[in-house]
Amino acid sequence: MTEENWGRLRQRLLKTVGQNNFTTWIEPLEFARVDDGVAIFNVPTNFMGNYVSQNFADLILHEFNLSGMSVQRLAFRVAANSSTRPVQTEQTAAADDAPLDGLDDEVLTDKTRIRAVGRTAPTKDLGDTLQAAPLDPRFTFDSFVVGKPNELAHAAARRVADGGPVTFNPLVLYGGVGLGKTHLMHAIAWELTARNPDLNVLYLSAEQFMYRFVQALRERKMMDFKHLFRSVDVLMVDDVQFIAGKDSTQEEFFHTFNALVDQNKQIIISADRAPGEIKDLEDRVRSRLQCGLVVDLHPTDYELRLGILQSKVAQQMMTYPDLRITDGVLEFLAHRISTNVRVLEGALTRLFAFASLVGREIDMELTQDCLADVLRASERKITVEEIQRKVSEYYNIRMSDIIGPKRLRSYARPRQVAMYLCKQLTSRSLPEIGRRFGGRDHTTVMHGVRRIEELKTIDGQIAEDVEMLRRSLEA
Ligand SMILES: Nc1ncnc2c1ncn2[C@@H]1O[C@H](COP(=O)(O)OP(=O)(O)OP(=O)(O)O)[C@@H](O)[C@H]1O
Repeated sequence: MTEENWGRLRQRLLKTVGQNNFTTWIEPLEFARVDDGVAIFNVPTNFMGNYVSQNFADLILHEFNLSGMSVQRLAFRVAANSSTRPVQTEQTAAADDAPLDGLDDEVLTDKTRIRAVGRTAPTKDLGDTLQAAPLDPRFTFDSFVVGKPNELAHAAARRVADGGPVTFNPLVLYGGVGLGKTHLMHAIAWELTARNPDLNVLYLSAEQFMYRFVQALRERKMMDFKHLFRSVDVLMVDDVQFIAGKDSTQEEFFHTFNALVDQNKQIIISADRAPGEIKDLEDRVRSRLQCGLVVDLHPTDYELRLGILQSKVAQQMMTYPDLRITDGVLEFLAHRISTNVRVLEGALTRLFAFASLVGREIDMELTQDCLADVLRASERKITVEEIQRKVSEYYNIRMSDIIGPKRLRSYARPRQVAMYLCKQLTSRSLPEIGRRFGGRDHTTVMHGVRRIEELKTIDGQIAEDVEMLRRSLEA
């Protein structure tokens, strides 16, 4: 059994257990080896090992046996340094491994698995050869939290969802993994069909587009394919970067695109980067994508993460009405967990499941215990030097003045701000920080940190300075 086999086996488990369970329980398992009929896994916590063993062991054993491995038992051991990998890594890996464009069987057998996962709403049938991907009922405008990083994308999505005359075509939403592109596309589709149930809205991923195209070619149903794609009122293609380098698919996409634009039908596209930056995308496709409205979803900031957490907690409370969450936990998570909302959600789901199983309230201790691996994986990498540099730029003084001995207020205050930020944003101890500030004593650092804490409550300017600096360091 190799890592690779385990990778495949995991993909099958993903299909069986669903995205949420997969992200929370299967994803963090690290396959070690099979020893005398026992499959051994590293797990981040004992709790996780127990939970998986009680709830998913039969399924995992079944999959092992299906793949021809003789495994009778699973064993879990807590690994000191295990870390979680977001599910997207797996999906991307599967996509990257796929053959490029072509009509071979592998495309037909392997490709469909990926995106259909976790979409539970009924499929809207558009005919024998073409089915829209199901829409996720959770991905609506109501459940989408708006903040600075996504407000433009949200506004553009809302405008399209109003269903008025087509003003920008296509709408291209782009941004990094897990920032809400699919969520917004589904929200548009829900809204449009709620306003007009007769509207033919087709949402599918770019790989499904390719799959359908290849299938139509193979079954000699290209006329049907063209007819069906050209008869939709709104076409949404998710993760368009997938077709880069796949020549015949790009060509067909290009023709479909033109035909729909000619008929003034709305097209909405998502991509993981700006069209201009997608490698191996044909120029003509690229320029078509650029001629509408291109908006990006920026990485989440602290406020948005906090807002999303609050909204997800409210949803979790419906499942676990008796659970209590103590003050400060959400703020802590919003600070510590990465910009990827999927990771944030997975962490919260696990936290609630854990707290409910052990019958405890969600406090800081439980959070750190249950999410040790996630917190480790997303540990911030801001360095003392970076902080010193940013602070000196901000106050327009030299870095040597921040570190050096000068006691003038115009140097001392920025120095204290820098010390405060080092304490907040790095895991350095006070003595370590002191050393990096020209060998100062830890009591000096402590005094500086306290002084800024005090000033933040009485001096609006200092509070604003600190906030601006924190944001730019975290960006
Ligand atoms: N602003 C938001 N408010 C509420 N939930 C959000 C928000 N942004 C993202 N999410 C949630 O985060 C998860 C990931 O979002 P989504 O699948 O839309 O990401 P994506 O940008 O399409 O990522 P990928 O590139 O991996 O496909 C979803 O469960 C989604 O509901």
